[in-house]
Amino acid sequence: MAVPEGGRPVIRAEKVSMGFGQRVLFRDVTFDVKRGEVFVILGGSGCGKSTLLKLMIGLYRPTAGRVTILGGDLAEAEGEARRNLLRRLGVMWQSGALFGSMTLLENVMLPLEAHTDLPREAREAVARVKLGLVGLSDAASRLPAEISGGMAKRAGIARAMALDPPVLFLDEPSAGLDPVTSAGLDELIKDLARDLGTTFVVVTHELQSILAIGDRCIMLDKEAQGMIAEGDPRRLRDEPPNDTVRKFFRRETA
Ligand SMILES: Nc1ncnc2c1ncn2[C@@H]1O[C@H](COP(=O)(O)OP(=O)(O)OP(=O)(O)O)[C@@H](O)[C@H]1O
Repeated sequence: MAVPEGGRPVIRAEKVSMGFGQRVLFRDVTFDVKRGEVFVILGGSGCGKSTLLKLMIGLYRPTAGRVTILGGDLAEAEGEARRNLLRRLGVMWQSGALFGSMTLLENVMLPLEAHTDLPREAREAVARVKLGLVGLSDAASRLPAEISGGMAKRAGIARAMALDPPVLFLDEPSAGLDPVTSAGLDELIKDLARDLGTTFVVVTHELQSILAIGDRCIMLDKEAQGMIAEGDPRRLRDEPPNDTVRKFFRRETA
């Protein structure tokens, strides 16, 4: 997938701070997401992982600092420039957020209807390719109520990929899945990252997933109100830089 920004990071967060009202969630968070990697945001409940994701896709503005994504700044971009940037970001929310009255195929066709002028047959063909990529070719005509939780996540990923975004954000992809289904989803994410060159930003606190898919991660911490670790998750597990990181990895593996 061609990303015109060349060797520049896909996402750059520079001294980003965020809070709501008087409450500070995190301060001075700085990191780069490189092209083609699976980047994981981890940390305990309420530390601000989802908020950081929302900052990256322009749903919130940071209280200080700056986030650039694909060379643009969503806190400043307006009109057509903002729309063009948003079009290049795929997001799968925790719930999967499929429309219950539509088949999986129709769900995946939705972004193509909203953002392209492709005729119906072409939209359908593209949507079928996306469903094929996530292993759901045989389920195209099913309704969300007729499929398992793991299939719903896959369909959510297919829909998020409809417009071939160079960056895909996944919010807690393993939430609500049994370990076997979750491991299957991890495999899919790794395959897509490798085969399509898509950059993934994944919010999760599932240790097995973090270790299975993460090329690099950052860890946020509620008490520290900021980022307390960055790097290869296997390295952080084996050589934790502080007690909080050690406890996070031990607690979950025990
Ligand atoms: N729009 C908002 N207005 C006010 N407070 C908010 C808003 N969004 C999130 N918060 C608060 O900020 C804190 C961090 O929320 P966030 O969802 O980012 O955490 P998280 O690390 O993703 O947590 P979890 O793992 O439990 O989903 C929470 O206490 C939440 O209640």
